[in-house]
This record gives sequence, structure tokens and C-alpha cells, in this order.
Amino acid sequence: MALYTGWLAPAVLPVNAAVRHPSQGLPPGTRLGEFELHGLLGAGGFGMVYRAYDHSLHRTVAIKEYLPGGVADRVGQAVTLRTGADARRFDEGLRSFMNEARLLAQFDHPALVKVLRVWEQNRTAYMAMPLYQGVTLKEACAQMRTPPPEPWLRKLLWSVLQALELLHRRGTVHRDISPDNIFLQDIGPPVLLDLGAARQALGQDAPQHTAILKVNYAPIEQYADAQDMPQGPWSDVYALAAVVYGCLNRAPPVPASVRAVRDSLRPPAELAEHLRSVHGLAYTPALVEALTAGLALDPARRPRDLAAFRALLQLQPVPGMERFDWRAELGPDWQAPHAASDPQHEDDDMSTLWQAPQPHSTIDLAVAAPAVVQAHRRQWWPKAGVAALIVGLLAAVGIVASPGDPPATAAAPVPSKAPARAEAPVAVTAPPAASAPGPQALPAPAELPMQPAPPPAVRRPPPPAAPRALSAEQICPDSNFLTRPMCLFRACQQAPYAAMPVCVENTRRLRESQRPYGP
Ligand SMILES: Nc1ncnc2c1ncn2[C@@H]1O[C@H](COP(=O)(O)OP(=O)(O)OP(=O)(O)O)[C@@H](O)[C@H]1O
Repeated sequence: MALYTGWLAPAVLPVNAAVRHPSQGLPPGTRLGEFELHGLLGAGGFGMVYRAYDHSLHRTVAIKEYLPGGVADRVGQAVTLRTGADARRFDEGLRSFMNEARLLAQFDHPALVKVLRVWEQNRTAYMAMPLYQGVTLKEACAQMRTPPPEPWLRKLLWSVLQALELLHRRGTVHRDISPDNIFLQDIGPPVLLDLGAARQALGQDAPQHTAILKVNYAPIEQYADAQDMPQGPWSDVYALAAVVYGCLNRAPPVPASVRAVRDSLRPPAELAEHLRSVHGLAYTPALVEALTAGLALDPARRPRDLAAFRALLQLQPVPGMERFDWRAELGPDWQAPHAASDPQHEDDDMSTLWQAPQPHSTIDLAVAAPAVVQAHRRQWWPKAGVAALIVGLLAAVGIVASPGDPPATAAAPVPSKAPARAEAPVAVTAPPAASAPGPQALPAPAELPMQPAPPPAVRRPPPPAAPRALSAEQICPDSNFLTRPMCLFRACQQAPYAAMPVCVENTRRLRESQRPYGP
């Protein structure tokens, strides 16, 4: 495996992109050759994903459109550049998009997204993929009552490792593994969705790492300053360990850049002990050790490749993944997202508005905003982010006052006895105290220890009081500058934030931008 850059090597493309608003998607009914668009599945900083019907093969598909925010706009159906100066950057991103599609098209593995077709049209590019039915791991983790049990995690790991191994054998490091790139099919193996090639191509030379990195999952060597630390399979090991850790911790891990200054990541062994004492969940030493090694900041101390990671995990082949039903295997620990009539949630002012994430449902472009909101209303990460932020700010103040103090997490006691689940008020451990601004300042990290999920029969404690006024960065601490607008959009639909100035302004702007697309 001599080459780990290949076509994924980032081109010289600064990004000042903004996440595309759903209303910028092509309208339903648009024909792209044999494909007819039916609605929007997702909108990110670099493109839009539509549900579509293939009139030639008579099947539904997903189509991803390359549409980098901040660089390009849509005029009619066509994509146009904002300024001519962006032409080279746009083209580099487009080439990476096409290359990613061509690479993925060479594989045929149930755990790796299949590309059916890629083509250029409307001065941009499109790739057609099977339309998977399910939700992202990020959405799934957000709706679990308790962290997933180890057998469940092993099935997830088995699938993702298989997909990654294919890529590594081709000399390609994924470099973008995150919970929103892992798709849990209703039935079948989890699927690794995309390689984020366009993002990386567009992001090189970006003024902020956050423009190209999913900072909570990216290892330190993916930061541009870390040029003496090569990237390789060990980089994907870090991200995958971070994904598992985040799902167990119920909050993304502290960014590697922040850990490099002061490592406040709660060690996996401590986290496992916490989950054992609070939830009665047992995680094997093999899993804990593999996560510890995988999350090593120093690349040299990590498993060198997936085989080494797999050996540490003592991961055995998992047969029958084509029938994997991730919800059924979680059993009652899966919080079925139909809580409006659930008395447990009567005190939740958002529950009556909330609907399940619609796995493959489309966002009708005419009513895009409400659909997105409903699909994500129950996610608790934004709330956790705010709580973490408050704690983080307090911790930061503490640091300013007494820089010599040990990190708060280091002193956080792990309960030695299991408290009753219903009354387990877990002390909030202070998250990393400061994102010491380095050459490239990063947003303050947000890490919350696992909050005990309420047992079904017990009313949940009231939500934390809404903070007074937060900035967009504070509301979405684990988003980056590209994903923040969408995160903010979602968060602003929630009661604690809706009245904040940043949300009022955001909502006003969205309404304005939606007018031409209204019914
Ligand atoms: N083949 C597919 N089938 C069903 N849903 C899909 C498919 N591809 C993408 N999606 C949905 O669209 C969303 C966005 O897709 P994707 O992650 O590929 O784009 P993105 O988030 O803009 O990219 P990036 O991860 O680089 O930011 C996904 O989270 C998923 O919900």
C-alpha cells in the first residue's frame, strides 16, 4: 500500500462555503436523463442528495449532485460559479467527485455504497446510487435509550471494517468516517456512504480546519499543520474508534487538536466502567483496549492497520449480516421514534411536534424546512451540546483563573456502585476546558459524559433551563463552518433556542429565501 493520497489528494481549494439550503435543490419532477427527481434526502456543504426514479430500469435510486456551497449557485437548473476566481477550485472538486464515484463503482460490497452511474450535466456532476432504506448511525445513536450493547457494536464494526479494508487494499484512506457517513439499513449490513472527496478537494488551504474536517472524528495527522505525521490506515482506525466511542459516550469525542493541547477525553476504560455502573452494560476488555489504542493521539501508538485493530478487538466474522435488523437487535433499548403519544414524554415540549426520522422519505422541496425539522426534532445532541457548552464555558473560566489546575475530567470520580437506573443523576464532568487557540483556532469542544437514559416507566427530569443568548457556534459546538447552517436551522426549531436572536434572524432569512419556492 504505497500510496495513500492518490486521487483523494486535496487540491488547492479554499472554502468559504455555506451549507446549501434545501430550497436550493432541484424541484421535484426535474428530469436528469432517465432519472426523475422526487425530492430531497439530504443537503450538505458540498452537494444535495435526491430520491429519484429511474424510468429506464424502473427502480428508485438516490442521486447526489455536486453543488459546493459558497463557490457555486444555481441558476435555473444549471450550476454557476459565484466568481470566476473559483473556477479552478470548483473544477478540482468536480474532478474529485467524479473520481470518488468511479472508485466506488469498482467495488461491489454490501457494506460499501454502490455507485450505479456518474455523469456531468447542468455544469456540474451527478452520481446515482441505490436508495438505501434506513437512518444514519448519527440519527440512530441519538435515539437509543441506552448505549448499544457490545454484540451490536461488533456487527457494526464488522461491516464497516470490511468496507474499509476494500478501500485500504486499493491504497485509499477514507479520511471522512463519521456517524453521518455510516448508514444503518432497515435490514442488511450498515453501509459506508461516501468518501467526502469533494469536501477534501475543496477544503485544502481552507482558512479553518473545520471547513474540511469532521473535527470530532479526524485524527491529529489530518490537520494540515501536522505535515510530519503521515496519514494511513491508522487514520481511519482513529475515526472508527471515535465513532464507536461517540455512540457509547452519547456525545462526540473531543477534537484531536484540542486533545493535543490538553487531553480531557475520558479514557474508554473509565467510560466503560461508567456505563457498567449506570446502565449495567458490560464491555469486554478487548473492546475497551481496542478503543483506547485506536484513539491514541500519537499515530505511532495506534494499530497500524485494520488487521491490527481487528486483532485487538478480537473481532470474529459475523455471519448473516444481510439479515441484520439493527433495531430488533437493540430491542427495548431502541427508542422508537413515535413518542408523541408516549406519556413518558408528555413533559417534553417538543415531543408532540416530533416525528420519526423518515429513513428514505423525501423532503418535499416546497416544504423542505419543516420536514427536516421533524426528522430531527428528537435528536438530543444539540441539547447536549448546549449543556456541554455551558459547562465548557465555566471550565474555561476556571482555566483562566487557575491555569495550573488539573483537568476537571481527570478528577471526575467514577461511581463505584451502580445507582438505581431511575435515579442516577450523573455528575456532569467538565468537558475540555479550553480550545487553546493554535495557529488555526477551533471551536470549543463539547463533550458530555453519558447521561443515564430514563427507564421506560419513569418520567424524565425536566430539560435544562434554556440559556439566554447563544451564538451559532455555541448552539452547534460540534459542527463545522460548513455544516453549521444546517445544524443551526435544525436547532432553531427547538424550544430552547427558537427565541434566541440568532435563531430569529436565521428563521427570518430562511423565510425570505424560501419565498420564491413557496406553494
Ligand atoms: N444512497 C443513499 N440512500 C439513502 N439515503 C442517502 C443515500 N446517500 C445519501 N443519503 C442521505 O443523504 C444524506 C447526505 O448524504 P451524504 O452524507 O452523502 O452527503 P453529505 O452529508 O452532504 O456529504 P458529507 O458527508 O461530505 O458532508 C445522508 O446523511 C443520508 O441520510
